[in-house]
Amino acid sequence: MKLAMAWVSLPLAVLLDFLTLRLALLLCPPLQAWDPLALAWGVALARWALLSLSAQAACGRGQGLPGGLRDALLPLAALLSLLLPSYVTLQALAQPRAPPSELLHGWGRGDVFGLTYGVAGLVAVLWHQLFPAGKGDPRPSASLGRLLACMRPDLLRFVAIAGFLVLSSLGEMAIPYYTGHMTDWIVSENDPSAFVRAIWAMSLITVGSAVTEFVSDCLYNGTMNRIHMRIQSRVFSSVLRQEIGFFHANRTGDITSRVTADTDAVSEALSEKLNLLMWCGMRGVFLFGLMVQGSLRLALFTAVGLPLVLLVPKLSGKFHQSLAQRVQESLAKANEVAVETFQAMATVRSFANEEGAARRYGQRLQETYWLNKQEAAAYAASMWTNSLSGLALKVGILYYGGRLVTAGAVSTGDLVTFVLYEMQFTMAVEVLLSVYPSVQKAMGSSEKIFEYMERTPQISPPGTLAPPSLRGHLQVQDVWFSYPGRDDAPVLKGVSLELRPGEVTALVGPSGAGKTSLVALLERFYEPQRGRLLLDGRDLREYEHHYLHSKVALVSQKPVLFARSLHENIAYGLGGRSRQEVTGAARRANAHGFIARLSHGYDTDVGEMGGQISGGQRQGVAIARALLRDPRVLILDDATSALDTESQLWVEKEIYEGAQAGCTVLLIAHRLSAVERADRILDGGVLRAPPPYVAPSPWGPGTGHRTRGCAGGSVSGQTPALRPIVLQRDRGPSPAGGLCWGSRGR
Ligand SMILES: Nc1ncnc2c1ncn2[C@@H]1O[C@H](COP(=O)(O)OP(=O)(O)OP(=O)(O)O)[C@@H](O)[C@H]1O
Repeated sequence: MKLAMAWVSLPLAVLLDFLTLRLALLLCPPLQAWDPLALAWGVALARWALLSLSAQAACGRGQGLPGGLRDALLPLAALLSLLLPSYVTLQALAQPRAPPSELLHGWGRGDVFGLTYGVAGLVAVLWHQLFPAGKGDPRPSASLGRLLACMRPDLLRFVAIAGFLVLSSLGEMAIPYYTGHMTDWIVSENDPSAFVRAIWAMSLITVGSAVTEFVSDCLYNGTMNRIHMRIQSRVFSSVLRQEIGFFHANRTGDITSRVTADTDAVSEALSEKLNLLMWCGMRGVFLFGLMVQGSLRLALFTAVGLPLVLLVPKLSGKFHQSLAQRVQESLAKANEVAVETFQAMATVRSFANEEGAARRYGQRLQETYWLNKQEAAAYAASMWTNSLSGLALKVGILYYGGRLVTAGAVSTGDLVTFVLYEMQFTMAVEVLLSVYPSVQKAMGSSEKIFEYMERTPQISPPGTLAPPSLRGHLQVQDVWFSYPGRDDAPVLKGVSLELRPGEVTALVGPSGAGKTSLVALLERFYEPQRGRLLLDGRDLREYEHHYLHSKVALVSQKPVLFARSLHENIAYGLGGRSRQEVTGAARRANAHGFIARLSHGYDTDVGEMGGQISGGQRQGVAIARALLRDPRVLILDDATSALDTESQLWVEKEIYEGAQAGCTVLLIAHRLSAVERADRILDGGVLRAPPPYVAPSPWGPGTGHRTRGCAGGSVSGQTPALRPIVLQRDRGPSPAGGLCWGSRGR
């Protein structure tokens, strides 16, 4: 019932609007003394108030109306009422000496009434097509408006481009204008010099128009290249800002595809298609204005026919857009298979599964192929319907124009001008319609880009704390942690422990105990759901990002190197470091020997993921990379397992000397034998044990310690601490904030 009322109230509002205008027309004689422009504005304002009230009423009852239509009613009311007086005012301002436009008195006429509704409908359809989500929609929807927002920094350039565009569009209007006038002169044959003048004027204006178009194109393409670069680097930077969990939840191929392929597609749409869209849009507006001036009835006919023509591509474009999105997704999946296969090429080879990998890739490509075929068909159908509807409009206008000519409603020259304007206008609309699906396709591609660009990392932003000296005292207090999306499977349950400066603390435990997860929290890859992580008594979140990672260095289980030289890998993230400094760090990690034996030494490229050196060598380089930072806290997560015995002893010596100099060291290992010299050994088994827990003793059965899920030796408060299992060496007071590894003479 509500729905029916809502739909009935709209035609009623239109009828009321029409009757009001007729009534105003009846009242007009007493208002003869008024200035016609003031009268037009007075009627327009009254009409605006009335239409706004009707729109409010329709919105109140219009729960059944589509959201887009409800949002559009008030702006439409303004457009319908103010269009005519704004147009005649602008015309009067632009040509003060010209005789007043016939439209000045046209507010009560049926054809002008129809024209305003036609234009308002046209604007509404265009708006709805270009900004389908509505202005206040907070979703990261792919809309032209959002892309335009990316262009804001180049606003001045766009103003210049718009200026050139206006000039070149106006120049183009000269040809039909002078052609029409020449026709009149030819027919009357009374002023041959005017004919020559017209030819000259037309030629000069056309050349001027071509020059401004050239400048505008150059400026536009240059600006668009800058925007492409900006979008791509903004997507890349916002991806880099995301928490580590994001990279686990999204496949590498998917992310790469968004940063490269999708931004390319969007950029192409912006640089080529949007240019065309603007070009045609601008000319369309000018042409339509001139058409109204030439023949109101023919312009009305065009305005009424055009919204119908625009509805067809909207329907076909929607289907095409959804297919384009699916093609992108399927391409990303195929990409993912390729990336995964290339990354694990050695594993693929060792299982002789090359055919299997090729088959899997082929299946994904087949899926993309089918979708591509469907997309191509949808594109062709959409193009076909566009051309057909454009043709129908053209034929209709020519037919109606011909009848007006025979009825003598327009002069021959004006008709020629109008037909030429109309042909250009139709062409502009046709191009708009043909370009629109491509822009829609880019909208589909841009959806994920904006999703990435606007995604807020699911981890608190880093603080600003960066004290000049740091002791490196780490405390983990009653920490509970589960990975994102696995809330029901906590990995760490009420863990408390302490890592003291000047001590080597070892954490030994079985696979899957949660040792690496604890390290991930210390590195702020994730945040615990409960509990606190303190560094020198301050929450880790308070520390500045670069500062924290220069003071807390991690050598992970499977260190990753980058496809660049050994020097660059060791100095990774530290900017220009001298060869001497890099060599010093490599010596301390016992990696210098093997590097020196390589033919290009420190300039040797290690290949993708460091695949061109051995696992042990990779670990050596990764240890050197950590030592070069001279960290106050060094975390080695099973980081020496692939080293040979000599290197292991060497690195061990280095670590213990670093600790003696006051640094904090956390050694993670599976076997006790690897950490026998540690000052304290914590049993990693307690990380996941639900309280109360009996820690299995590494020294044999029956010697475990009863704890409540606490792995640390000195945490006070409610949670009793697990006593260090073994070895408490007294090394005396440790220097606060001094150097551990970096500058000790060697
Ligand atoms: N990114 C992740 N997402 C979800 N669960 C994870 C993730 N990484 C690890 N886990 C789970 O967390 C638990 C602890 O893993 P973790 O890597 O911390 O163990 P670990 O003690 O370091 O083992 P290992 O000695 O084998 O390295 C495991 O059950 C593992 O399956």
